[in-house]
Amino acid sequence: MAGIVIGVDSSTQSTKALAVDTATGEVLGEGRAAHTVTGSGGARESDPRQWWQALQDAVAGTGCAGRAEALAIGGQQHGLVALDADGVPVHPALLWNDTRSAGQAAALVDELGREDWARRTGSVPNASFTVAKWAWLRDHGLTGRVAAVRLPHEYLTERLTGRPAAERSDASGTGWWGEHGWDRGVLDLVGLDEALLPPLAEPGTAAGETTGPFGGLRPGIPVALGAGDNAAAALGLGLGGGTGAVHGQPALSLGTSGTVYAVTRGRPADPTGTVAGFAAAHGDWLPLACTLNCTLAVDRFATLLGRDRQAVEPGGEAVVLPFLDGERTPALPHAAGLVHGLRHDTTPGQLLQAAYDGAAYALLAALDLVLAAGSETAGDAPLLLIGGGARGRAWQDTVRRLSGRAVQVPAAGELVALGAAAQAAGLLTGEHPAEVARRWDTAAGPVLDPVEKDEAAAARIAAVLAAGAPLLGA
Ligand SMILES: Nc1ncnc2c1ncn2[C@@H]1O[C@H](COP(=O)(O)OP(=O)(O)O)[C@@H](O)[C@H]1O
Ligand SMILES: O=C(CO)[C@@H](O)[C@H](O)COP(=O)(O)O
Repeated sequence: MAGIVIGVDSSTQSTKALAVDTATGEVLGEGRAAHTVTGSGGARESDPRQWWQALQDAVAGTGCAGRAEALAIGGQQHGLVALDADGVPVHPALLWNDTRSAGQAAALVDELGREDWARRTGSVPNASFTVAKWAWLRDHGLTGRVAAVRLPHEYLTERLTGRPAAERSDASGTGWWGEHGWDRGVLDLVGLDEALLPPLAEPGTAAGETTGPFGGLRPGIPVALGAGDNAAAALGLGLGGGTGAVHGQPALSLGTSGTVYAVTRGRPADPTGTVAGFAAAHGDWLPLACTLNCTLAVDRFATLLGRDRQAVEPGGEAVVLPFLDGERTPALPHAAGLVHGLRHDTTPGQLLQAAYDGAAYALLAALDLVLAAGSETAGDAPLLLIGGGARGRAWQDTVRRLSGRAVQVPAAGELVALGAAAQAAGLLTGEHPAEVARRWDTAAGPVLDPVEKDEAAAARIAAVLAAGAPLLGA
Protein backbone atom coordinates (compact mmCIF):
# COMPACT_ATOMS: atom_id res chain seq x y z
CA MET A 1 0.00 0.00 0.00
CA ALA A 2 2.99 2.33 -0.41
CA GLY A 3 2.55 5.62 -2.18
CA ILE A 4 2.12 9.33 -1.69
CA VAL A 5 -1.04 11.41 -1.55
CA ILE A 6 -1.39 15.18 -1.30
CA GLY A 7 -3.91 16.93 0.95
CA VAL A 8 -4.62 20.63 0.54
CA ASP A 9 -6.13 23.19 2.93
CA SER A 10 -7.27 26.26 0.99
CA SER A 11 -8.23 28.47 3.92
CA THR A 12 -8.91 32.15 4.39
CA GLN A 13 -5.34 33.32 4.88
CA SER A 14 -3.32 30.74 2.94
CA THR A 15 -3.07 27.45 1.07
CA LYS A 16 -1.20 24.63 2.80
CA ALA A 17 -0.36 21.34 1.10
CA LEU A 18 0.98 18.16 2.71
CA ALA A 19 2.51 15.20 0.92
CA VAL A 20 1.74 12.15 3.02
CA ASP A 21 2.92 8.54 2.95
CA THR A 22 -0.25 6.52 2.37
CA ALA A 23 0.95 3.59 4.44
CA THR A 24 2.24 5.37 7.55
CA GLY A 25 0.79 8.88 7.52
CA GLU A 26 4.29 10.37 7.67
CA VAL A 27 4.38 13.90 6.28
CA LEU A 28 7.04 13.85 3.56
CA GLY A 29 6.79 17.42 2.37
CA GLU A 30 4.89 20.64 3.04
CA GLY A 31 4.13 23.66 0.85
CA ARG A 32 2.42 26.91 1.62
CA ALA A 33 1.34 30.10 -0.17
CA ALA A 34 -0.41 33.18 1.23
CA HIS A 35 -3.75 34.66 0.09
CA THR A 36 -4.82 38.28 0.02
CA VAL A 37 -8.15 39.22 1.58
CA THR A 38 -9.41 42.68 0.68
CA GLY A 39 -12.26 44.84 1.97
CA SER A 40 -13.04 47.13 4.83
CA GLY A 41 -16.18 47.56 6.91
CA GLY A 42 -18.13 44.35 6.43
CA ALA A 43 -16.55 43.41 3.07
CA ARG A 44 -14.18 40.43 2.77
CA GLU A 45 -13.23 39.30 -0.73
CA SER A 46 -10.52 37.30 -2.50
CA ASP A 47 -9.81 36.63 -6.16
CA PRO A 48 -10.36 32.88 -6.73
CA ARG A 49 -7.60 32.89 -9.38
CA GLN A 50 -5.17 33.69 -6.59
CA TRP A 51 -6.26 30.50 -4.75
CA TRP A 52 -5.58 28.54 -7.94
CA GLN A 53 -2.05 29.94 -8.19
CA ALA A 54 -1.52 29.37 -4.45
CA LEU A 55 -2.71 25.77 -4.82
CA GLN A 56 -0.13 25.08 -7.53
CA ASP A 57 2.65 26.84 -5.56
CA ALA A 58 1.82 24.95 -2.35
CA VAL A 59 1.59 21.60 -4.17
CA ALA A 60 4.95 22.26 -5.86
CA GLY A 61 6.34 23.27 -2.44
CA THR A 62 5.79 19.76 -1.07
CA GLY A 63 8.63 18.57 -3.30
CA CYS A 64 6.61 15.41 -3.95
CA ALA A 65 4.06 16.53 -6.55
CA GLY A 66 5.43 14.32 -9.33
CA ARG A 67 5.17 11.22 -7.15
CA ALA A 68 1.63 11.86 -5.80
CA GLU A 69 -0.95 9.20 -6.65
CA ALA A 70 -4.07 11.11 -5.57
CA LEU A 71 -5.06 14.49 -4.16
CA ALA A 72 -7.96 16.18 -2.36
CA ILE A 73 -8.78 19.73 -1.27
CA GLY A 74 -10.41 20.99 1.93
CA GLY A 75 -11.55 24.59 1.53
CA GLN A 76 -12.89 27.53 3.51
CA GLN A 77 -16.68 27.13 3.62
CA HIS A 78 -19.56 29.20 2.23
CA GLY A 79 -17.60 31.53 -0.12
CA LEU A 80 -19.45 32.46 -3.31
CA VAL A 81 -17.44 32.02 -6.51
CA ALA A 82 -19.46 33.42 -9.43
CA LEU A 83 -18.09 32.55 -12.89
CA ASP A 84 -19.00 33.66 -16.41
CA ALA A 85 -19.46 31.30 -19.36
CA ASP A 86 -15.67 31.12 -19.82
CA GLY A 87 -15.07 30.19 -16.17
CA VAL A 88 -13.72 33.65 -15.32
CA PRO A 89 -14.86 35.22 -12.01
CA VAL A 90 -17.41 38.00 -12.62
CA HIS A 91 -16.72 39.38 -9.13
CA PRO A 92 -14.18 38.58 -6.42
CA ALA A 93 -15.38 35.72 -4.20
CA LEU A 94 -17.50 36.88 -1.27
CA LEU A 95 -15.96 35.13 1.74
CA TRP A 96 -17.61 33.42 4.73
CA ASN A 97 -16.69 36.40 6.96
CA ASP A 98 -18.15 39.07 4.66
CA THR A 99 -21.06 40.47 6.69
CA ARG A 100 -22.54 42.76 4.01
CA SER A 101 -25.07 39.98 3.38
CA ALA A 102 -26.50 40.20 6.93
CA GLY A 103 -29.62 42.07 5.73
CA GLN A 104 -30.27 39.50 3.00
CA ALA A 105 -29.87 36.66 5.54
CA ALA A 106 -32.37 38.30 7.91
CA ALA A 107 -34.88 38.77 5.07
CA LEU A 108 -34.51 35.12 4.00
CA VAL A 109 -35.07 33.94 7.57
CA ASP A 110 -38.22 36.08 7.75
CA GLU A 111 -39.51 34.65 4.47
CA LEU A 112 -39.38 30.95 5.42
CA GLY A 113 -39.17 31.12 9.22
CA ARG A 114 -36.47 29.63 11.44
CA GLU A 115 -38.20 26.28 11.93
CA ASP A 116 -38.62 25.71 8.20
CA TRP A 117 -34.99 26.60 7.41
CA ALA A 118 -33.72 24.27 10.14
CA ARG A 119 -36.01 21.43 9.06
CA ARG A 120 -35.16 21.73 5.35
CA THR A 121 -31.47 22.61 5.36
CA GLY A 122 -30.34 21.82 8.93
CA SER A 123 -29.38 25.47 9.50
CA VAL A 124 -30.85 28.93 9.86
CA PRO A 125 -28.81 31.01 7.40
CA ASN A 126 -26.76 33.97 8.58
CA ALA A 127 -24.55 36.37 6.60
CA SER A 128 -21.94 33.63 6.07
CA PHE A 129 -24.20 31.26 4.15
CA THR A 130 -23.83 31.25 0.37
CA VAL A 131 -27.57 31.77 -0.10
CA ALA A 132 -27.33 35.18 1.60
CA LYS A 133 -24.30 36.09 -0.54
CA TRP A 134 -26.14 35.18 -3.74
CA ALA A 135 -29.07 37.36 -2.60
CA TRP A 136 -26.59 40.20 -1.97
CA LEU A 137 -25.11 39.87 -5.48
CA ARG A 138 -28.65 39.79 -6.92
CA ASP A 139 -29.69 42.88 -4.95
CA HIS A 140 -26.64 44.71 -6.30
CA GLY A 141 -27.34 43.76 -9.93
CA LEU A 142 -24.25 41.57 -10.17
CA THR A 143 -25.73 38.21 -11.22
CA GLY A 144 -26.42 39.00 -14.90
CA ARG A 145 -23.35 37.33 -16.43
CA VAL A 146 -23.11 34.49 -13.91
CA ALA A 147 -23.03 31.09 -15.66
CA ALA A 148 -21.73 28.96 -12.78
CA VAL A 149 -21.78 29.18 -8.97
CA ARG A 150 -19.10 27.34 -7.04
CA LEU A 151 -17.78 27.01 -3.50
CA PRO A 152 -14.03 27.60 -3.04
CA HIS A 153 -12.93 23.96 -3.06
CA GLU A 154 -15.35 23.10 -5.88
CA TYR A 155 -13.77 25.85 -8.00
CA LEU A 156 -10.26 24.51 -7.37
CA THR A 157 -11.15 20.85 -7.87
CA GLU A 158 -12.87 21.71 -11.15
CA ARG A 159 -9.78 23.56 -12.36
CA LEU A 160 -7.76 20.41 -11.67
CA THR A 161 -10.16 17.97 -13.32
CA GLY A 162 -12.16 20.02 -15.82
CA ARG A 163 -15.34 18.52 -14.33
CA PRO A 164 -17.81 20.18 -11.93
CA ALA A 165 -18.60 18.24 -8.74
CA ALA A 166 -20.29 19.10 -5.44
CA GLU A 167 -20.24 17.12 -2.21
CA ARG A 168 -22.43 17.09 0.88
CA SER A 169 -20.17 18.67 3.53
CA ASP A 170 -19.67 22.00 1.79
CA ALA A 171 -23.07 21.90 0.06
CA SER A 172 -24.60 21.90 3.55
CA GLY A 173 -23.13 25.38 4.14
CA THR A 174 -24.86 26.92 1.14
CA GLY A 175 -28.40 27.16 2.52
CA TRP A 176 -29.79 25.56 -0.66
CA TRP A 177 -28.91 21.94 0.16
CA GLY A 178 -31.18 19.55 2.01
CA GLU A 179 -30.54 16.00 3.12
CA HIS A 180 -31.69 14.69 -0.27
CA GLY A 181 -30.10 17.22 -2.62
CA TRP A 182 -30.52 20.79 -3.81
CA ASP A 183 -33.62 22.47 -2.33
CA ARG A 184 -35.50 23.83 -5.35
CA GLY A 185 -37.79 25.93 -3.16
CA VAL A 186 -34.84 27.84 -1.74
CA LEU A 187 -33.22 28.18 -5.18
CA ASP A 188 -36.50 29.66 -6.51
CA LEU A 189 -36.68 31.98 -3.52
CA VAL A 190 -33.35 33.58 -4.45
CA GLY A 191 -33.70 33.22 -8.23
CA LEU A 192 -30.81 30.81 -8.73
CA ASP A 193 -31.07 28.31 -11.60
CA GLU A 194 -30.04 24.82 -10.47
CA ALA A 195 -28.16 24.43 -13.77
CA LEU A 196 -25.58 26.90 -12.43
CA LEU A 197 -24.63 24.47 -9.64
CA PRO A 198 -22.32 21.46 -9.97
CA PRO A 199 -23.88 17.99 -9.81
CA LEU A 200 -23.79 16.35 -6.37
CA ALA A 201 -21.50 13.33 -6.20
CA GLU A 202 -21.59 10.38 -3.79
CA PRO A 203 -19.07 10.38 -0.90
CA GLY A 204 -16.06 8.19 -1.60
CA THR A 205 -16.13 8.74 -5.36
CA ALA A 206 -13.59 10.69 -7.39
CA ALA A 207 -14.31 14.17 -8.74
CA GLY A 208 -12.16 13.31 -11.74
CA GLU A 209 -8.52 13.18 -12.75
CA THR A 210 -5.89 15.89 -13.14
CA THR A 211 -5.94 17.23 -16.69
CA GLY A 212 -2.53 18.92 -16.62
CA PRO A 213 0.81 19.11 -14.79
CA PHE A 214 -0.49 21.58 -12.21
CA GLY A 215 2.18 22.37 -9.60
CA GLY A 216 4.15 19.42 -10.97
CA LEU A 217 1.36 16.83 -10.52
CA ARG A 218 1.19 14.04 -13.04
CA PRO A 219 -1.80 14.35 -15.39
CA GLY A 220 -4.34 11.57 -14.89
CA ILE A 221 -4.11 11.06 -11.12
CA PRO A 222 -7.46 10.81 -9.28
CA VAL A 223 -8.78 13.83 -7.39
CA ALA A 224 -11.17 13.06 -4.52
CA LEU A 225 -14.30 15.16 -3.96
CA GLY A 226 -12.75 17.30 -1.21
CA ALA A 227 -14.70 18.81 1.69
CA GLY A 228 -15.43 21.98 3.60
CA ASP A 229 -12.43 22.75 5.81
CA ASN A 230 -14.15 21.87 9.08
CA ALA A 231 -15.42 18.56 7.67
CA ALA A 232 -11.91 17.87 6.35
CA ALA A 233 -10.40 18.59 9.79
CA ALA A 234 -12.93 16.19 11.34
CA LEU A 235 -11.73 13.49 8.93
CA GLY A 236 -8.14 14.47 9.75
CA LEU A 237 -8.83 13.91 13.44
CA GLY A 238 -10.27 10.47 12.72
CA LEU A 239 -13.78 11.56 13.76
CA GLY A 240 -16.67 9.70 12.14
CA GLY A 241 -17.52 6.28 10.80
CA GLY A 242 -15.62 3.24 9.57
CA THR A 243 -13.91 0.62 11.70
CA GLY A 244 -13.40 1.97 15.25
CA ALA A 245 -15.83 4.84 14.59
CA VAL A 246 -15.67 7.91 16.85
CA HIS A 247 -18.85 9.94 17.35
CA GLY A 248 -19.61 12.80 19.72
CA GLN A 249 -16.05 13.81 20.64
CA PRO A 250 -15.83 17.61 20.45
CA ALA A 251 -13.16 19.56 18.57
CA LEU A 252 -12.38 23.27 18.82
CA SER A 253 -10.49 25.01 16.01
CA LEU A 254 -8.71 28.31 16.59
CA GLY A 255 -7.92 29.95 13.24
CA THR A 256 -9.25 32.93 11.33
CA SER A 257 -12.60 31.52 12.38
CA GLY A 258 -13.22 29.85 15.70
CA THR A 259 -15.25 26.68 15.33
CA VAL A 260 -16.54 24.03 17.71
CA TYR A 261 -18.07 20.82 16.41
CA ALA A 262 -18.50 17.07 16.70
CA VAL A 263 -19.28 14.30 14.22
CA THR A 264 -22.63 12.76 15.16
CA ARG A 265 -25.07 10.22 13.76
CA GLY A 266 -27.99 12.46 14.70
CA ARG A 267 -28.94 15.12 12.12
CA PRO A 268 -28.85 18.56 13.73
CA ALA A 269 -31.61 21.12 13.11
CA ASP A 270 -31.26 24.02 15.56
CA PRO A 271 -33.97 26.65 14.92
CA THR A 272 -32.13 29.24 17.06
CA GLY A 273 -29.38 29.29 14.42
CA THR A 274 -26.52 29.02 16.94
CA VAL A 275 -25.62 25.55 15.67
CA ALA A 276 -25.23 25.01 11.94
CA GLY A 277 -26.41 21.58 10.84
CA PHE A 278 -23.59 20.74 8.47
CA ALA A 279 -23.08 17.33 6.91
CA ALA A 280 -19.84 15.46 7.54
CA ALA A 281 -18.01 14.50 4.36
CA HIS A 282 -18.59 10.73 4.26
CA GLY A 283 -21.99 10.29 5.90
CA ASP A 284 -22.76 11.40 9.47
CA TRP A 285 -23.37 15.02 10.52
CA LEU A 286 -21.28 17.92 11.74
CA PRO A 287 -23.17 20.21 14.14
CA LEU A 288 -20.95 23.28 14.37
CA ALA A 289 -20.84 26.78 15.86
CA CYS A 290 -18.54 29.39 14.35
CA THR A 291 -17.21 32.78 15.42
CA LEU A 292 -15.82 35.46 13.11
CA ASN A 293 -13.32 36.80 15.64
CA CYS A 294 -10.69 34.37 16.81
CA THR A 295 -6.89 34.42 16.36
CA LEU A 296 -6.77 37.56 14.19
CA ALA A 297 -8.84 39.55 16.68
CA VAL A 298 -6.72 38.49 19.66
CA ASP A 299 -3.51 39.15 17.70
CA ARG A 300 -4.87 42.61 16.88
CA PHE A 301 -5.38 43.30 20.59
CA ALA A 302 -1.81 42.17 21.30
CA THR A 303 -0.56 44.57 18.62
CA LEU A 304 -2.66 47.46 19.98
CA LEU A 305 -1.25 46.78 23.44
CA GLY A 306 2.30 46.42 22.07
CA ARG A 307 2.65 42.96 23.61
CA ASP A 308 3.69 39.52 22.47
CA ARG A 309 0.58 37.38 21.96
CA GLN A 310 1.58 35.06 24.82
CA ALA A 311 2.17 37.92 27.32
CA VAL A 312 -1.07 37.56 29.28
CA GLU A 313 -1.52 38.19 32.99
CA PRO A 314 -4.20 36.88 35.36
CA GLY A 315 -6.56 38.96 37.47
CA GLY A 316 -8.61 42.10 37.03
CA GLU A 317 -12.23 42.43 36.03
CA ALA A 318 -11.94 43.78 32.50
CA VAL A 319 -14.15 42.26 29.81
CA VAL A 320 -13.29 42.43 26.11
CA LEU A 321 -15.83 41.49 23.45
CA PRO A 322 -13.39 41.33 20.49
CA PHE A 323 -16.03 41.65 17.77
CA LEU A 324 -13.76 43.56 15.37
CA ASP A 325 -15.39 41.93 12.31
CA GLY A 326 -18.98 42.00 13.60
CA GLU A 327 -19.93 38.60 15.04
CA ARG A 328 -21.81 35.46 14.02
CA THR A 329 -21.93 33.66 17.42
CA PRO A 330 -23.61 35.45 19.10
CA ALA A 331 -25.52 36.82 16.10
CA LEU A 332 -24.28 40.43 16.07
CA PRO A 333 -23.18 41.07 12.45
CA HIS A 334 -22.99 44.84 12.90
CA ALA A 335 -21.17 44.83 16.26
CA ALA A 336 -17.75 46.38 16.90
CA GLY A 337 -15.35 45.49 19.70
CA LEU A 338 -16.25 46.50 23.25
CA VAL A 339 -14.01 46.95 26.31
CA HIS A 340 -15.61 47.20 29.74
CA GLY A 341 -14.50 47.27 33.39
CA LEU A 342 -11.19 49.13 33.12
CA ARG A 343 -9.61 50.32 36.40
CA HIS A 344 -6.42 52.25 37.23
CA ASP A 345 -4.74 49.00 38.13
CA THR A 346 -5.83 47.02 35.02
CA THR A 347 -2.61 45.86 33.33
CA PRO A 348 -2.05 45.46 29.57
CA GLY A 349 -1.51 41.72 30.16
CA GLN A 350 -4.90 41.45 31.89
CA LEU A 351 -6.54 43.28 29.01
CA LEU A 352 -4.95 40.87 26.53
CA GLN A 353 -6.17 37.91 28.61
CA ALA A 354 -9.65 39.44 28.53
CA ALA A 355 -9.48 39.46 24.71
CA TYR A 356 -8.65 35.73 24.70
CA ASP A 357 -11.50 35.11 27.16
CA GLY A 358 -13.98 37.08 25.07
CA ALA A 359 -13.02 35.15 21.90
CA ALA A 360 -13.15 31.72 23.57
CA TYR A 361 -16.30 32.34 25.62
CA ALA A 362 -18.83 32.20 22.77
CA LEU A 363 -17.34 29.00 21.36
CA LEU A 364 -17.36 27.23 24.69
CA ALA A 365 -20.87 28.47 25.47
CA ALA A 366 -21.96 26.86 22.18
CA LEU A 367 -20.23 23.52 22.88
CA ASP A 368 -23.10 21.96 24.84
CA LEU A 369 -25.58 23.17 22.21
CA VAL A 370 -23.48 21.51 19.49
CA LEU A 371 -23.51 18.17 21.29
CA ALA A 372 -27.21 18.47 22.08
CA ALA A 373 -27.98 19.26 18.41
CA GLY A 374 -26.30 16.03 17.30
CA SER A 375 -27.73 14.06 20.25
CA GLU A 376 -24.38 12.46 20.94
CA THR A 377 -21.51 12.83 23.41
CA ALA A 378 -18.39 10.70 23.74
CA GLY A 379 -18.34 10.48 27.54
CA ASP A 380 -15.50 12.51 29.01
CA ALA A 381 -13.27 12.31 25.93
CA PRO A 382 -10.96 15.35 25.86
CA LEU A 383 -11.72 18.40 23.79
CA LEU A 384 -9.48 18.27 20.68
CA LEU A 385 -7.78 21.64 20.16
CA ILE A 386 -6.60 22.42 16.62
CA GLY A 387 -5.89 25.34 14.23
CA GLY A 388 -3.00 27.80 14.33
CA GLY A 389 -4.03 29.15 17.76
CA ALA A 390 -3.82 25.70 19.37
CA ARG A 391 -0.02 26.06 19.20
CA GLY A 392 -0.22 28.99 21.65
CA ARG A 393 0.06 28.39 25.39
CA ALA A 394 -2.22 31.35 26.15
CA TRP A 395 -4.97 29.86 23.97
CA GLN A 396 -4.57 26.41 25.54
CA ASP A 397 -4.79 27.84 29.06
CA THR A 398 -7.78 30.01 28.20
CA VAL A 399 -9.75 27.09 26.77
CA ARG A 400 -8.96 24.91 29.79
CA ARG A 401 -9.92 27.64 32.27
CA LEU A 402 -13.19 28.60 30.57
CA SER A 403 -14.28 25.02 29.76
CA GLY A 404 -13.12 23.07 32.83
CA ARG A 405 -12.38 20.20 30.39
CA ALA A 406 -9.34 18.12 29.58
CA VAL A 407 -7.83 19.33 26.33
CA GLN A 408 -5.88 17.25 23.79
CA VAL A 409 -3.54 19.09 21.42
CA PRO A 410 -2.69 16.89 18.41
CA ALA A 411 0.99 17.10 17.51
CA ALA A 412 0.03 17.22 13.83
CA GLY A 413 -0.31 20.84 12.79
CA GLU A 414 -2.41 20.82 9.64
CA LEU A 415 -5.51 18.74 10.33
CA VAL A 416 -7.51 20.07 7.36
CA ALA A 417 -4.76 19.14 4.90
CA LEU A 418 -4.29 15.79 6.66
CA GLY A 419 -8.02 15.08 6.41
CA ALA A 420 -7.90 15.88 2.69
CA ALA A 421 -4.89 13.57 2.36
CA ALA A 422 -6.80 10.83 4.20
CA GLN A 423 -9.67 11.29 1.75
CA ALA A 424 -7.29 10.99 -1.20
CA ALA A 425 -5.75 7.86 0.39
CA GLY A 426 -9.22 6.40 0.94
CA LEU A 427 -9.88 6.77 -2.76
CA LEU A 428 -6.88 4.52 -3.44
CA THR A 429 -7.42 1.96 -0.65
CA GLY A 430 -11.20 1.87 -0.34
CA GLU A 431 -11.06 2.77 3.36
CA HIS A 432 -13.27 5.36 5.08
CA PRO A 433 -11.07 8.50 5.32
CA ALA A 434 -11.59 8.78 9.11
CA GLU A 435 -10.38 5.20 9.38
CA VAL A 436 -7.26 6.16 7.40
CA ALA A 437 -6.61 9.06 9.82
CA ARG A 438 -7.04 6.78 12.83
CA ARG A 439 -4.58 4.35 11.26
CA TRP A 440 -2.18 7.30 10.85
CA ASP A 441 -2.81 8.27 14.52
CA THR A 442 -3.21 11.91 13.52
CA ALA A 443 -4.91 13.02 16.76
CA ALA A 444 -2.02 11.85 18.94
CA GLY A 445 -0.70 14.57 21.23
CA PRO A 446 -0.48 15.66 24.83
CA VAL A 447 -3.63 15.67 26.97
CA LEU A 448 -3.72 18.65 29.32
CA ASP A 449 -5.57 17.94 32.56
CA PRO A 450 -8.76 19.84 33.34
CA VAL A 451 -8.55 22.86 35.65
CA GLU A 452 -11.36 24.35 37.71
CA LYS A 453 -13.77 26.23 35.48
CA ASP A 454 -13.54 30.02 35.86
CA GLU A 455 -17.28 30.62 36.36
CA ALA A 456 -16.68 34.21 37.48
CA ALA A 457 -15.04 35.22 34.20
CA ALA A 458 -17.80 33.52 32.19
CA ALA A 459 -20.47 35.29 34.25
CA ARG A 460 -18.77 38.69 33.74
CA ILE A 461 -18.68 38.20 29.97
CA ALA A 462 -22.31 37.04 29.88
CA ALA A 463 -23.37 40.12 31.89
CA VAL A 464 -21.52 42.55 29.57
CA LEU A 465 -22.98 40.82 26.51
CA ALA A 466 -26.48 41.23 27.91
CA ALA A 467 -26.06 44.81 29.15
CA GLY A 468 -24.10 45.87 26.05
CA ALA A 469 -26.76 44.67 23.61
CA PRO A 470 -27.79 48.18 22.45
CA LEU A 471 -24.15 49.09 21.72
CA LEU A 472 -23.58 45.83 19.86
CA GLY A 473 -26.43 46.38 17.42
CA ALA A 474 -28.52 43.56 18.89
N1 LIG B 1 1.79 30.02 18.53
C1 LIG B 1 0.65 30.65 18.23
N2 LIG B 1 -0.10 31.22 19.21
C2 LIG B 1 -1.28 31.82 18.93
N3 LIG B 1 -1.77 31.96 17.69
C3 LIG B 1 -1.06 31.44 16.69
C4 LIG B 1 0.16 30.75 16.89
N4 LIG B 1 0.62 30.33 15.68
C5 LIG B 1 -0.29 30.75 14.77
N5 LIG B 1 -1.29 31.41 15.36
C6 LIG B 1 -2.47 32.04 14.75
O1 LIG B 1 -3.06 31.09 13.89
C7 LIG B 1 -3.75 31.77 12.84
C8 LIG B 1 -3.70 30.92 11.61
O2 LIG B 1 -4.36 29.71 11.91
P1 LIG B 1 -4.89 28.76 10.78
O3 LIG B 1 -5.64 27.68 11.48
O4 LIG B 1 -3.78 28.42 9.87
O5 LIG B 1 -5.87 29.79 10.07
P2 LIG B 1 -6.80 29.64 8.80
O6 LIG B 1 -6.86 28.17 8.51
O7 LIG B 1 -8.08 30.21 9.25
O8 LIG B 1 -6.20 30.45 7.70
C9 LIG B 1 -3.08 33.11 12.67
O9 LIG B 1 -4.09 34.11 12.73
C10 LIG B 1 -2.14 33.23 13.88
O10 LIG B 1 -2.47 34.37 14.59
O1 LIG C 1 -17.51 29.77 8.06
C1 LIG C 1 -16.90 28.86 8.59
C2 LIG C 1 -17.61 27.67 9.10
O2 LIG C 1 -19.00 27.76 9.03
C3 LIG C 1 -15.41 28.95 8.69
O3 LIG C 1 -14.89 27.98 9.56
C4 LIG C 1 -14.77 28.89 7.33
O4 LIG C 1 -14.83 27.56 6.86
C5 LIG C 1 -13.37 29.48 7.32
O5 LIG C 1 -12.41 28.71 7.89
P1 LIG C 1 -10.89 29.13 8.24
O6 LIG C 1 -10.31 29.82 7.07
O7 LIG C 1 -10.90 29.92 9.49
O8 LIG C 1 -10.23 27.79 8.46
